[in-house]
Amino acid sequence: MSAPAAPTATIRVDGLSKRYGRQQAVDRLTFAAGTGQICALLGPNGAGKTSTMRMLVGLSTPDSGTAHIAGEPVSLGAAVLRRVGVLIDGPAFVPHLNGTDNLKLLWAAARRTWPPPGLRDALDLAGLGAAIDRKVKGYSMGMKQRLMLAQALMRLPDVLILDEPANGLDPAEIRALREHLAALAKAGATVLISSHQLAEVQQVATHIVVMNRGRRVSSGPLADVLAANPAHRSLEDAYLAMTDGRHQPTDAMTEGHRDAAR
Ligand SMILES: Nc1ncnc2c1ncn2[C@@H]1O[C@H](COP(=O)(O)OP(=O)(O)OP(=O)(O)O)[C@@H](O)[C@H]1O
Repeated sequence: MSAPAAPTATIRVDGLSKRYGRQQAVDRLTFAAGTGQICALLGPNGAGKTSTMRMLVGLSTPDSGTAHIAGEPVSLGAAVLRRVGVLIDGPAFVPHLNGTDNLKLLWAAARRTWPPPGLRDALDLAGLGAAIDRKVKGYSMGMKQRLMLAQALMRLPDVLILDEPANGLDPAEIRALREHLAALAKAGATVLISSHQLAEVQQVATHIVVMNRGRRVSSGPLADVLAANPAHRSLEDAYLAMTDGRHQPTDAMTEGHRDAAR
């Protein structure tokens, strides 16, 4: 009797590579994230996090390797991307339109009838109040970021790919975002976030993938990564050890992550 097939991880990256000129931005990267997980993609500036996320949503094409979401290969316009809430580089808001009209425009691009199913909750989280009817050109950086989050969340995605979503948010907004992401994951969503805010990541992430110079240097359930070296009292300690060149990837961590992604 053959063994049952392993369930497909919602987000799967296999041997992904991307080079810009001489710069190897992503180098044979492999990881997976499954339903109910909040997976944090970590690494120093230039480690390749945004490049990876852009390939995961079809905004750029890998030189080699593959990216799958819900078992479907990703490419620009792929049907599976309708299930994905994306915050990368920020959508191009039209400055002279108000917040609502900008959201309508982005929603119309997906040829769907207004309003999106998750609009109310997304706007609650964005907390823009009456400012949603003001022109975006008058928004602060934090307000723009919250409008970007609203566009990612308004479609009620079951996969979220968010590049530094807490940028520009104040502590209360960061807490609200954390609780929102945790609730989505609990309801079965798969969340991939990048961040440099390690204390925040330690509170929200279930899994981490650490990159350095395009390569994965560690991955696994956050608790396992922390337990792997008792001298590391925080994610920050573990991360700094991994990214200054002293850390070597361990098969045990990789296996653990694979198991967790099933
Ligand atoms: N469009 C591009 N053209 C040329 N080089 C690029 C391009 N996009 C990324 N790079 C380079 O690829 C490398 C990885 O960049 P990337 O933005 O993916 O890193 P990151 O981990 O997201 O960094 P940060 O934390 O600063 O956002 C960097 O050296 C960057 O300069």
